[in-house]
Amino acid sequence: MVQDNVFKLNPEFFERYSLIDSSDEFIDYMLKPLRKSIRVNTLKADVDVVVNNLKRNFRLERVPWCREGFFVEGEIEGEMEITKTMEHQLGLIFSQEASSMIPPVVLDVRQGMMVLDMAASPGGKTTQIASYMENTGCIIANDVKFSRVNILISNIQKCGVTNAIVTMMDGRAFGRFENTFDRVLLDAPCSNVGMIRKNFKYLKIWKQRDVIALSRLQKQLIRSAYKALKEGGVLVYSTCTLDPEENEAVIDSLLKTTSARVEKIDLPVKRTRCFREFDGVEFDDSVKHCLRIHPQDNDTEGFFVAKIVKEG
Ligand SMILES: C[S@@+](CC[C@H](N)C(=O)[O-])C[C@H]1O[C@@H](n2cnc3c(N)ncnc32)[C@H](O)[C@@H]1O
Repeated sequence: MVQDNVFKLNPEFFERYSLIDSSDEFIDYMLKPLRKSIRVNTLKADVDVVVNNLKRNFRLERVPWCREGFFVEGEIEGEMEITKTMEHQLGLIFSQEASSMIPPVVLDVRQGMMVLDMAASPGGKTTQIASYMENTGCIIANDVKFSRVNILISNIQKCGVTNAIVTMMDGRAFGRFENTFDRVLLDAPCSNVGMIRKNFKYLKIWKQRDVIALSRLQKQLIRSAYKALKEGGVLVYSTCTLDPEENEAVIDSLLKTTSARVEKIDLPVKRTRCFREFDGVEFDDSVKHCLRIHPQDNDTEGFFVAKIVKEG
């Protein structure tokens, strides 16, 4: 009954996604509220100290793929909420979805590196990267939208990040800074299907024609991201959506036009097989190394991550 009503919210969406995952589990998890999670900001605090304090009021379970990430249970609405704690107000913890902690882990940054975060707002991943770099080197944290840049600056300040420069450009413009960055993160604008568990508005507004427009933009952004990367550098592409047009097809477009190589992502995370072909289009065999996460795999948002190395 509940499912019937939800189907009516957007029949076009369910028709398309029956081609992507037709399991009952997929629909069940898609409609289930999302588990809350936080990341301890190691620029400001020690993981064990913060966790021990929070454990007085919440149940915390470690996120298997991120040392500083924890699922949070035991909130009491209006009384005891994680985002209302002193730790959250002071930037000792950051509210971040567990699967979205994966791209900065995969980016594998080192101290002193030059890093480009091409679509950075609200800054969950920028602040995570800064913590891994221990505020050394430099992160160019970019976003195209003025209103989003303000949120990005405020989160960077709150988290005590001092190695980031915020820019407001169309990410496609970075292509002219050829061979400049040791690492590039493209956490691309997408159709946000993974976020349906957070808010049904993402289900209501989903349109197939947006997927096609986004896929075109994502292919242009990834080409610029790859150009801006140094030889031997790592580019991580991620989305919180599951349409192959916005994921495998974007990686395939880069592989067909450059000497990029896709690397396997070795993390303790359950995954769904990547698409090797979709809608009659066959993808490069190495897209199988990307990470495709459906909501039922780890009880998280849906997510897609690719690790790309620029060959000399
Ligand atoms: C998925 S969100 C990024 C989330 C962010 N990386 C984080 O972890 O907090 C995608 C972002 O891309 C930005 N965006 C959209 N089109 C863009 C473009 N052409 N160039 C750069 N950023 C763009 C949006 O404003 C949005 O903030």
